[in-house]
Amino acid sequence: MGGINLVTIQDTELRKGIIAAIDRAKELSQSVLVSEIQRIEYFKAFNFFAAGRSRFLGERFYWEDPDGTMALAGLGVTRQIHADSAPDRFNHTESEWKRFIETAIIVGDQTATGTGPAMFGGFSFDPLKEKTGLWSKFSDSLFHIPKYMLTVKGGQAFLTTNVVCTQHDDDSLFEKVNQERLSVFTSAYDDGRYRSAELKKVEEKNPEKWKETVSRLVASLKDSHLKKVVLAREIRLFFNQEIEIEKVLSHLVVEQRGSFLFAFEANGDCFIGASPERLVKKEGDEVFSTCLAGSIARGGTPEEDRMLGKALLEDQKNLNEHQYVVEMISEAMLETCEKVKIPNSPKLMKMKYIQHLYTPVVGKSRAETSLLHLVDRLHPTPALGGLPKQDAIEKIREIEDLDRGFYAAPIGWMDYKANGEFAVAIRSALVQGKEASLFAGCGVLADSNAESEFNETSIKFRPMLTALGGKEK
Ligand SMILES: C=C(O[C@H]1C=CC=C(C(=O)O)[C@@H]1O)C(=O)O
Ligand SMILES: [Mg+2]
Repeated sequence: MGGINLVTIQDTELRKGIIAAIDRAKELSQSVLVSEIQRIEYFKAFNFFAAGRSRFLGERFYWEDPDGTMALAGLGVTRQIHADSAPDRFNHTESEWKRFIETAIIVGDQTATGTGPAMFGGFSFDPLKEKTGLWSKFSDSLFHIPKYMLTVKGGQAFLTTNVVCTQHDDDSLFEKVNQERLSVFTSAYDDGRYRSAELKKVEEKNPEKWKETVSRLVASLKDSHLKKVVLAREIRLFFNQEIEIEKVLSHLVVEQRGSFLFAFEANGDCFIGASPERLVKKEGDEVFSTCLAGSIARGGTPEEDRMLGKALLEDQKNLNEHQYVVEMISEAMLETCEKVKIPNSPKLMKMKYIQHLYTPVVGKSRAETSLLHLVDRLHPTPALGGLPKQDAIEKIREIEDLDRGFYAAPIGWMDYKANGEFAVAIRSALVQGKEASLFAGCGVLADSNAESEFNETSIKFRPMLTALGGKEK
């Protein structure tokens, strides 16, 4: 059992901030956010997430970037921003967020990115797709502003405390918040020894029908302006007891280094994954995106692994599959950024079970380009949708027998300085009590083969299947 060192948490400026926010709330006749940022003694974001179980289960989030430079863990929901089927959901989310932080009072150490008022969440893949009920806990755009957030950056830890004050509050609010905050810091966490649920059954709707859909699509792509469509499938897992998110996450933290790790608890369900794919990151005016498409298995020996990697780098189908993503992302970046840099040819990105073709993209954003504007412009890239974008989305809506929900869509965070990062939520699972749905897709082209696309998606299930306690195959 562990506990978090309390000595580092002191009554600093929060009390003063709360009093000022109540005054402002009275003046404006509306609620006002106060956000305090404290630099505290280092500890792991995972431990903070786990310590939040007793009080905030179902209202937590976790984020870690692939190079381990940044981790976030959020507890509780001080405000939710959501949009249901709004055609303008990216703009709507951005304007709601701006309205929320416009009047905020921010106190403490404001030097680090990803601290202070920040929202975490994501979007559904396609708000116009008919819904099945699977994703009823998630709206088409759903973001949480946590009550407490730990940010770990470059070995330093920051604690953010967010409190929404109304005109009817008084300074006793500080005592209430402080008590709750102390209780999080005195909560024990289990140092990684979490209960493992036993996998009882794996169900898949109709694999043969999925392959037929792929084959029909392949035939229809032969003389079509449609170049690529990504099709996905779902497997449903049944366990003997409730799945503990800490167990799954602690597996990912160890086994899926080099991925974006995310867990987003919303209304009791949890969307969790280990994605290799960045959609977009913005820090100041620097913008980073990633083209990731084209896949092959890892080898059993270093020699076989090298051979497979070489084969992937030379395979025309996979190179085309990748190139469509490069074309679309280049176009989007040139439209929104300056000084865009894109290498001419892809490199290999090797993950634990799979290798991909990978092309990084960087640029400098124009003044009017916001992070959510970039997300809007980029989603879905042809690594998740297809090319041309709109036709591919419509094709998926028509032929794919799946409610993607948040799968293959942007997931991430944005802070009050408009910095942030979104990954593409692939290699992911929707955890619902004793059950979970896993999703995996593949880029279908006119020269695709249904059987090998099926096999490719099977490999893509493995990170989450093993994290949930399924057998390694
Ligand atoms: C759609 C997925 O992967 C995408 C990302 C990388 C490689 C892909 C591919 O080779 O098909 C996919 O475009 C998924 O993992 O569900
Ligand atoms: Mg592929």
